[in-house]
Amino acid sequence: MESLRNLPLLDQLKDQSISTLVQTSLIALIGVLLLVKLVQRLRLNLPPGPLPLPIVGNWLQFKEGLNPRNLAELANKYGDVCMLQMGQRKVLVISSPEMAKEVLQTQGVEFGSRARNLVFDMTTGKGSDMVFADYGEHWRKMRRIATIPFFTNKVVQQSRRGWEEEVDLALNDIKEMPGSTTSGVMVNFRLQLMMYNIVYRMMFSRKFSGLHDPLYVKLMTLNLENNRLAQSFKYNYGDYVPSLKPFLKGYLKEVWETNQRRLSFLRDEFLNERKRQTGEKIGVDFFLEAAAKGEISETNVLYLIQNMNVAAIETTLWSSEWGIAELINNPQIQDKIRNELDRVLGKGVPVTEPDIANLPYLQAMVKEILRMHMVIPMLVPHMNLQATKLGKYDIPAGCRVLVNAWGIANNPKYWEKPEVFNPDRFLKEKIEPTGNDFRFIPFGSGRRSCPGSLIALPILGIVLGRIMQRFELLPPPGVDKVDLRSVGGQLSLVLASKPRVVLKPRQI
Ligand code: HEM
Repeated sequence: MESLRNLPLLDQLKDQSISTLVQTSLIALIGVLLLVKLVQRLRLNLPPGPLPLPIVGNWLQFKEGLNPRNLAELANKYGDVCMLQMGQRKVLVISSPEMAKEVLQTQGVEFGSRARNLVFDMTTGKGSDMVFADYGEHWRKMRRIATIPFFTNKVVQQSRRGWEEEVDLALNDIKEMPGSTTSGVMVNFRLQLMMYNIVYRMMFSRKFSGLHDPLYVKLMTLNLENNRLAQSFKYNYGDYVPSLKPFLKGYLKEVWETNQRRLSFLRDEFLNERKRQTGEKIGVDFFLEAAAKGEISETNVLYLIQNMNVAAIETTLWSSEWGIAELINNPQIQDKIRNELDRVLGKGVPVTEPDIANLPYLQAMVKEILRMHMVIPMLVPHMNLQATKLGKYDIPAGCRVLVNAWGIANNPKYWEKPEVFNPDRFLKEKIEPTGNDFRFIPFGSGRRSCPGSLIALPILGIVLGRIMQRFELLPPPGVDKVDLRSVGGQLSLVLASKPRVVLKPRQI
């Protein structure tokens, strides 16, 4: 101020006019840029969708979050390819088999990246893992490294006796639970332990001694906490409107700290412990070998472990829970499964993994569960890094792409009476869930499809098959049918209230 006052008047005027000129030019430049953007936008042929409001876009119309049902309604109104504007994020919604094929297969590279949100950015080190990595060299490497110890037929054959053993142990325990034959019991906790033991045996050659094993309790607590924070819709506002992100400071701090606690726990209690062991090479040894060669870092190893911990266990568990609930409500289907098992294997001969190929009705029942109750109903969000075309539409770069796999698999346009639980439909027509028929893609399809279907499908067959062989499932006394309502998260669709189950042992 002092120096300005000392300047001669002419110099002051000159300075002011220069600064006005700079300001005017800047405003003009911004104006031109905005205009260019507007013209570009108007020239784009974007997919149809509800009219977005300024700043919030369509967010207020979907306050409760995007879910497969409201997206199916959206498709009824606007078509199989539509666009939502959630705050500043563009969401592309795909709702037909043809368009799903285009996105997941034909243009699988273009749409092969992942759309993370604020929280998934934090819990995956901005895609340093496999599930949320952008399409490219890092993802390819992670997928290749995870394939040898987890996603081959050889691994299935090496591991399946362990799966069968864990299923039997769980069913023995459930049978002994007080009230299992009378008032009914909650089976989900014991089945959860079973899934953890199946996966942790494959990863670390270790298992938990029981529901009260302190290590198990700690792991469950950490997973539960991470899940609650990641699946909640509460943080969406900071994701849709980045200027609101500062209001999420407390939430994001909690996410960060919980995730760090889980990573340290997995590193200290499992990874470092495994390094001290010798013997046959399994699971994480292959990850560590890749890290020792410098292909990936040890942080990447931890993220891979975290991916398995989440992607493998919960999905398969939730599908089993849906299966049990549907079977309780459909005793005639229980009879059909038991008849097939008794006829093909003989009474009292427990179903094993290789038997499943000879049990078409059991397979059909598992498929029907996956069709009606897809636990990842809109797949894991895809993303296009570059602007591209989809049919006649222009798709701007960076869209969050939701393929409504549940919507397609439950649409009367493609399925007869889709609301009826009817495994027979899969006997009439041979449709596999592994991504070749885009009416039925519970595991996605193409490059980013679920590599774990190779494991999940036989495990579901063994779990539900052995339950049917050993028990008759009934609802708890006074209840006709168990409640099949679902509850959704950012990515998931699960049975809202886990039922009590009465298990009447079969006379063999
Ligand atoms: C019933 C059980 C399961 C279901 C329904 C399921 C479903 C899915 C779906 C829908 C995707 C996303 C596909 C896409 O975005 O296009 C996915 C990805 C994935 N799943 Fe599964 N999954 C199951 C079990 C498993 C198991 C047992 C494992 C591991 C052992 C696993 C590991 C993965 C991984 C690593 C990915 C990410 C793949 C990538 O991004 O390249 N899943 N799963």
